[in-house]
Amino acid sequence: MKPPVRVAVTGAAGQIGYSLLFRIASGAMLGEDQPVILQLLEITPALKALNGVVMELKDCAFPLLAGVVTSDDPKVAFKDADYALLVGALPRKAGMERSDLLNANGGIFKPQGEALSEVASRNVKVLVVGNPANTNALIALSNAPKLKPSQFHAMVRLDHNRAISQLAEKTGKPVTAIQKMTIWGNHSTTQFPDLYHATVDGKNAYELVNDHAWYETTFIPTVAKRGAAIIEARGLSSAASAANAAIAHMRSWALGTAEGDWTSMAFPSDGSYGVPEGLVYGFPVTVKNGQVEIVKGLEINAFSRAKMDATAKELEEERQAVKDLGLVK
Ligand SMILES: NC(=O)c1ccc[n+]([C@@H]2O[C@H](COP(=O)([O-])OP(=O)(O)OC[C@H]3O[C@@H](n4cnc5c(N)ncnc54)[C@H](O)[C@@H]3O)[C@@H](O)[C@H]2O)c1
Ligand SMILES: O=C(O)C[C@H](O)C(=O)O
Repeated sequence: MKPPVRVAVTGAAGQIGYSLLFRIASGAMLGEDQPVILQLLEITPALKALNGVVMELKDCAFPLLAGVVTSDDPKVAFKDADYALLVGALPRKAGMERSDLLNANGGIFKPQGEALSEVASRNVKVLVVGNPANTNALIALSNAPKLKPSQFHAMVRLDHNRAISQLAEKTGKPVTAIQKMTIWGNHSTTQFPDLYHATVDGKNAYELVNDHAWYETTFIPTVAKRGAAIIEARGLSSAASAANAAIAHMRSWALGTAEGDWTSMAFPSDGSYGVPEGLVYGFPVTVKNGQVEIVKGLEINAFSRAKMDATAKELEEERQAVKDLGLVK
């Protein structure tokens, strides 16, 4: 058996937490040979509910669960953490955009960035799920001077999986036939799900579908507005699919992407594809031995360029808004 790694999860008594913790403890995230110690952060009033979740975790008798810590102090929950999933934040309600949560949620990510910088493992991998995820990741990394900005990711994997599922339905193929999907930009309605480089059974997806109107007016809005559609239907924001995407993102980051395929991850831009430096932006990536590399050399046509610029512009506006709030210098 490998020595256990420490996995911090914030908002652990929430909806996503309830779908997430049991899968992490089962080995779905880091592999079935990797014991984990869960370090769970909640606000003080939710600690009682969190205790109930911990009782259930224990009742599963997971062979890989080597310990559980609970706290309302980020410096305790993040101590020596190798992985941190920052989920704890308000979800939006019907009629809101995710960016409407910046005022309420932005303030959570400054002290959490500071605490990670002070006490987490120097190699910690941080995934921000709480919305608006990209700009919350920017806040966290901007307040973590002792860690590298590239250690902070935001989640666009749910959008990525939604895009794969929609394309599979359209083409009548199984999801396993689909590779090289990309979500560029923000986890918001301006995101750009890119079919120009995706493949279905090795064939170019855009050419196979051969229907630009469907791509522009059905596929892109369906993927980009799926979160709102789920809130409308369930009365609550997505939880099991969000937890599943967080597991998949961390698994890809820790264990690598499949040969010949790539995935989508959002992290601070290095200027690739003309994306302004520092914006936490979704890119196509491969991962090998923990090293995340942006897929280089993809041809960007005028349609894609306009979409990629629009989502970057929205992220620049969000960056300005959190600068104005004093959360980012
Ligand atoms: N990036 C994505 O694809 C994606 C997908 C789904 C949901 N989300 C977002 O994830 C977040 C959580 O969603 P949920 O449905 O689990 O919400 P929820 O309200 O069920 O749970 C959130 C939990 O976070 C806790 N919390 C609040 N402030 C905290 C803090 N400072 N420290 C620690 N814990 C704190 C709350 O007590 C609550 O238990 C929301 O912001 C939601 O919009 C993101
Ligand atoms: O849409 C939301 O507010 C929740 C989440 O970001 C989602 O995409 O399902």
